[in-house]
Amino acid sequence: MTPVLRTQGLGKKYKRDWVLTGCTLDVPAGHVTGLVGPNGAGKSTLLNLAAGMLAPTSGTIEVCGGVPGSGPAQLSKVGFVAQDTPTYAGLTVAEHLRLGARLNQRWDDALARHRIERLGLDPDRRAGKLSGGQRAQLALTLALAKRPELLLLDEPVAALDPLARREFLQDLMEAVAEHGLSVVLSSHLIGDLERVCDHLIVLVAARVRLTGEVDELLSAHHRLTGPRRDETTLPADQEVLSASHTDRQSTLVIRTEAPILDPAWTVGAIGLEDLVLAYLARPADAGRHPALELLR
Ligand SMILES: Nc1ncnc2c1ncn2[C@@H]1O[C@H](COP(=O)(O)OP(=O)(O)OP(=O)(O)O)[C@@H](O)[C@H]1O
Repeated sequence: MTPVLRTQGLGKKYKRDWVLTGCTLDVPAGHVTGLVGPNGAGKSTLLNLAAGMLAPTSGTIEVCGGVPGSGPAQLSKVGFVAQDTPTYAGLTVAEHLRLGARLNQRWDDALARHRIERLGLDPDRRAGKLSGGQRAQLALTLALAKRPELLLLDEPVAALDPLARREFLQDLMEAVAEHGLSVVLSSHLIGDLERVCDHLIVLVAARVRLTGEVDELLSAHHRLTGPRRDETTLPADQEVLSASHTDRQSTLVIRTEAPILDPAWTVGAIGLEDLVLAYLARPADAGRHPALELLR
């Protein structure tokens, strides 16, 4: 299946700083892809490039088979909710819906009205007078009702309360199941991503550190616990991502496609949060083995 988003050697530079570099990835259609990384890693930059709000400095990016932002047909395929969930402060909620209907050919008015009603947003209230979370909900409603092929969401749930967050993620999953929507969603809330994402991109310091299907990534990573041991003695096909040691015991997170044959290790599965943290904690230029860390 043709990817909904494809980048090759994509880079973005501000003055002398590369804030995204060598980014090569495919995002599959019809799935929810989580985009994670520390502050300043380049997540918003990647999403803005995909939305056509920024132009690349190097490399290529293709979204829904076209160049981002290249014309009305392309714009209608992509929905984007930027990090600050922009709305028009002087327009009412109802006016936003009318604007959405005018500007978008595939506008789903029933969905928009139903959502606004369910959220209890007053149609006559100006967006500038909504709370941060309510404004985010309005922006997300506009993006969903546009019925794009690809929805790009930059930390969409950050301002929502826990119940609203759960309901929004549910709405998102329904749109994926019913309309084949593709979503790329950046978030620092790994628990949320765990519930909705089946693909993952980890960006660290302007580079893609890890990308793939969540289940495959999880099954290639393991937690090893056993008698204290220097991790540099592990087989070459076991990449050590993190290591901690007490006087007697070592705990490692490793990546390997091969079976782990050493009987000294107790092998455990890791969850998405531990997987992501292992990559975030490890500098991109760390050698195959991180420095020995002693925990007492
Ligand atoms: N207009 C700009 N001019 C110069 N540097 C910029 C500009 N916009 C972003 N940057 C820099 O680009 C880098 C990546 O920023 P970006 O917003 O993409 O990170 P992020 O991963 O989305 O971070 P966060 O999790 O904090 O939202 C940062 O170092 C930031 O300072």
